[in-house]
Amino acid sequence: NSKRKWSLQDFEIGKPLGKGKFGRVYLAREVKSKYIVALKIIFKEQLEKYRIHHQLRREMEIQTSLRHPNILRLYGWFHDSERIFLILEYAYGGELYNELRKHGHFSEEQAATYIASLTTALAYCHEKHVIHRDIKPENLLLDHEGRLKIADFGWSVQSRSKRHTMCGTLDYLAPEMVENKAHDYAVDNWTLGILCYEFLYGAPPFESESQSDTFKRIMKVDLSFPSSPNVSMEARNLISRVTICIGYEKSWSNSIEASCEGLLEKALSSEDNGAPLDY
Ligand SMILES: Cc1cc(Nc2nc(/C=C/c3ccccc3)nc3cc(N4CCN(C)CC4)ccc23)n[nH]1
Repeated sequence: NSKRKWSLQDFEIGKPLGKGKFGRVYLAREVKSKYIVALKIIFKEQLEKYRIHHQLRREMEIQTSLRHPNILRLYGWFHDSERIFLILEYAYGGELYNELRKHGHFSEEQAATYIASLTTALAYCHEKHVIHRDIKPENLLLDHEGRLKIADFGWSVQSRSKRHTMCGTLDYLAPEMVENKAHDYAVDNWTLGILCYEFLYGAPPFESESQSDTFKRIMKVDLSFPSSPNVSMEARNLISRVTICIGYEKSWSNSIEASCEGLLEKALSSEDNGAPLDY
């Protein structure tokens, strides 16, 4: 039950699962129930140093209140003199990011399954007025059935990717985020398009040598589709509709919107010929 007072004595700590920016995540077992969890250990002096205890508290309150099959549970937390311990659901399948690197890219069916899970999880978050803002492959885990779990608290673990921008890659930020504008739910929807692209092609659409090039490509919504791997027209339409429309809608003139409508007309008409969108 999430109301009881936990302490370190309640857990046997296992192997480290990963190292975050503010602490480590360990496999752990609750002694009485033998229930397997992941224990995220954060050092209080790190909180002071980076001045993020308010962010941590907000994220923990949000995470505790969320109950969704595709969002990793935060069962509770406790602290001692120098550390804060988060008792998290253990996802047995590991990081989705490693799956993507292992296979290069996902099949359309696999990508569609993951995007559908992300979509219902984000819709659930938006109903609860939670905007996630930080969805990226590094923050996605898989359970024992391969089901996707959003694992981040908006609480950045040191991004383990080889990507040039080690701390918080720009790749997934929508134009308004990149321009540091106030953003709303559309930011998460934009990210869905970016992830859909990355699941199908193996890399995000605006990845560039330098951060400034990524920035420029995001602002231009400079989206292009390589000829291989061969991705269906419906999938490319979906990505275009989700990114180009949101990208331009927020920060460009209505002339762009008109062409976006044209794109939408075309994409919707392609649906009319009975080619069902598989997402
Ligand atoms: C919070 C949490 C993690 C978690 N499960 C796992 N986390 C991480 C890596 C975690 C991590 C943490 C901080 C920074 C970077 C990575 N790696 C994992 C690797 C796993 N395996 C088992 C499956 N193998 C195919 C690959 C290695 C299983 C679960 C993992 N459940 N709940």
